[in-house]
This record gives sequence, C-alpha cells and structure tokens, in this order.
Amino acid sequence: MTSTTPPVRPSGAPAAGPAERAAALDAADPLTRFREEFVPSADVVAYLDGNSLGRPTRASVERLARFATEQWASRLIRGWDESWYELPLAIGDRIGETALGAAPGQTFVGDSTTVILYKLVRGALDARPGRTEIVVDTGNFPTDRFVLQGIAAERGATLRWLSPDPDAGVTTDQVADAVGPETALVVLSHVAYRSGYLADAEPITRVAHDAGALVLWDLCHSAGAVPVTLDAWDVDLAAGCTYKYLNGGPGSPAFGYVRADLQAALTQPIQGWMGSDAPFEMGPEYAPHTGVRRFLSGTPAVVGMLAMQDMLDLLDEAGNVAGSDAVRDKSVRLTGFALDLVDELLVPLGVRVASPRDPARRGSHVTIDHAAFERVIPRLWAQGVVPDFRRPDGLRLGLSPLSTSFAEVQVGVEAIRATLLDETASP
Ligand SMILES: Cc1ncc(COP(=O)(O)O)c(C=O)c1O
Ligand SMILES: Nc1c(O)cccc1C(=O)C[C@H](N)C(=O)O
Repeated sequence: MTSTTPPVRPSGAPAAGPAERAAALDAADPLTRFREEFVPSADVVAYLDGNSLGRPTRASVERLARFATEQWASRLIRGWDESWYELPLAIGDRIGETALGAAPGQTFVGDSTTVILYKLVRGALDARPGRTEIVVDTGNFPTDRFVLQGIAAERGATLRWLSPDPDAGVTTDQVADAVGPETALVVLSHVAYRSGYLADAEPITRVAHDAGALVLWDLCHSAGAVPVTLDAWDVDLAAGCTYKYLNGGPGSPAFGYVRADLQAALTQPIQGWMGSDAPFEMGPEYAPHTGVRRFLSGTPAVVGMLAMQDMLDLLDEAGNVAGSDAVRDKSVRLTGFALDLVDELLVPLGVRVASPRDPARRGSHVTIDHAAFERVIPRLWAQGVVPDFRRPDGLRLGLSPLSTSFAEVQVGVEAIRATLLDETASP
C-alpha cells in the first residue's frame, strides 16, 4: 500500500497540518486532472457520498442533451433498430470489460439491482434442484435480505444466516463452515455497504463451489472503485448498481452477470418479450434467448443507460494514462488519509472507526460511529459537506477515486470535528 504520510520535515519545523498534507497529496496524485471532468456543485465544498450517488461527468451532461435532440427527436422509433435495442448488452460488455473482468456476452444492463437479484436468485435455485438452502449474511444490504426472504417464502427455501463481525464482513472460513449438500446458493456483498469490508471473493467462491453451490456477488459498492475479476474468480452470478462509482445518475439501471457456461441452464422468472428468442416475431409462446439477453424482461431504460458510458470512458482513460492499479491506489490513499484524519481529529472526541484498517480488506468508503451523528449530519449538509448516515450511528465517507480530492476529505473531516464539538458542547 502507498503511505499517506507526509514527507519528513527538517527537525524543528512544525508538523504539516491537515490542509497542507491534503494539498501535497492532491499535488502528487496522478489522477488529479480527472476531477475537472465532473460537474461541480455550487453549494458543495466536500462531496463524500460517491458510494451512494456518483457526480455527473461533464461529458454526460452533453451526451444526455445530444441524445434528446439527435437521437430521440430525430431518429424516433427508428432508433431501436439503429442502436437502442442492443444497448443493454453493448453497455453490459463495456461494464464487464472495464469494471468486472468479464469477457463479452455475460453482462447485461436492465432493471434495478433489486430486480436483477430476484431474477438471478430464482434462476440459481432452479438450477440446483433438490438443494433448498441459501447462505446470506445478516450485514448484507436490506434489499438483498428482503429479496431472499421473499424468495424463501415463495419457494420453500431456507436461509442460513451468517453473522459477521458488525464492523467487518464474512470470511472464507465462515462460508466453508456454512455450505453443505443442501446449499443451492451463497449471496454476499463484495464490499459491505455499512463497514466497507472487502470480502475475499475468490476463495469464498471456491469453497462454495467445493460444496456444489453457486455464488452471487452483490457488486454495488465495488464496480468502478475496487478491482473485480469475475471470470478469473470463476464467479457464477453478480449484480450491481451503476449510479454509485459508475456515475450513471439517479436510478440508472443495474448490471447483471451470468457466467457464459451457466446461461443455457438458467431460466429467469420474469419472462418478457425483450428476453425472448425473437421479440419482434410476436410469437404465441415464450422461448428464452440463448444468450445473456434471456435475463432481460421488458423495454430497456435507454436514457438511464447513457451517462455510465462516460464514466467507463474515464476509468479506461485513467488506466491508460496512470496504470491499471491507479484507481484502486487512489481509493486506498483516500480512505487511508480519511482514517489518519479521523484518528487525529475525531477519535479524541469519542468517534469509533467502524471500517477495516487493513487497506486490503477495505473498499472505497470509511464508516465512523458516534451517537451524535444523526444530529450532526443535517448540519453538515447545510454547510455543503455531504457524507451520509447509516443507522444506528454511522457516518459514511464515500470516496470516489476519480472525483474526490484529498482536500475534500480534509475539509469534510475538519467540518465533522467542528460540528461534533458544537453539537456535544455543554449548554
Ligand atoms: C449493496 C447494495 N445492494 C443493493 C442496493 C439496492 O439497489 P437498488 O435500489 O438499485 O435496487 C444497494 C443500494 O441501494 C446496495 O448498496
Ligand atoms: N439507491 C439509493 C436511493 O435511491 C436513495 C438514497 C440512497 C441510495 C443508495 O444507493 C444507498 C446505498 N445503496 C447504501 O449503501 O446505503
């Protein structure tokens, strides 16, 4: 890991303060120029919620306007034949290549993560007849747990709950102990939404396979920020958001991944015409498409898929100009700097670090806990400092490698300190 420690100063010189260190880190950052590619917000001084909603790129603002006039207004219905019909798979392939380590023909875009989870879990259960157990962890995102609870009730399946350390995540040993001949599927988040814990995807996938189970990874907090190599890890299924680190915009449709050799065996429960063999034949019976298109259902959200392409361009460009590790390296430096400042400025006020300190086990956000954060956060938002709150007492700093600066982290943590001091001062 690259250290965030500032250069050693000649003896006797005062230690560099947070702002000076942030400036030095920004000056040395090989990705610093990418920040100019995002639209600034007039009233935000520190945007620290890139893991919930990524900022718009300048290119996306132009692309959306151009689409309205040059595509929608002028091509009208002809647009479907010319390019729109293929977009869910064409953009799926691009996400696969740039952010998932997935060869073409395995990734699609469509629906929300919630709906894709539902489709893939249902398909996986049917592909493991006779096995009735799904392994999931109690710290998984609510929608994952709710979808699984619904499917368990619908299909008579049993959920086997893993209980990770609340501030950490699921380990390979926990999964190895839980899976067995009854296990159809293991559903886990690669980066935990609350703690930011980064799971060991490859060995966990292997131990599930050893028991004959399939594995579905939720990649919402990984795609675009953390290295993912689905093909190399031999992952079966994955799903994830595009509005976080892929900057697709509010409600942009999610992606799903189904490994090529599983596709023919996997049926999905929402049989719609867009996933059928020949949508425009308007035939009497549904026959699923033979490829990854079979996981689509209805008309794709074309407008919602536009913006993510610009972030994929930037991620590719960052890899080309600064090296394939540059995005992860920046993410590790940002979260490392955030933790350094938290230790220095917030831990003395009673704040507790709720994210892994080992950078190898950490995604691109850092969570800190304090009982007063629920009251502090609205006051921060009013000052243009924007982290988010996760119950019961967590403040998340979501640091997006191409758009977040070290200065934003410093401004944010100093604002948290000032507001917390004020909020907890005796009357
Ligand atoms: C880990 C995780 N899974 C799933 C979701 C839900 O996705 P959606 O609301 O797009 O279905 C989110 C965020 O909302 C998330 O953080
Ligand atoms: N999807 C969201 C929304 O529609 C509104 C507010 C926040 C979100 C989020 O993405 C939350 C996020 N998945 C989380 O990790 O908490």
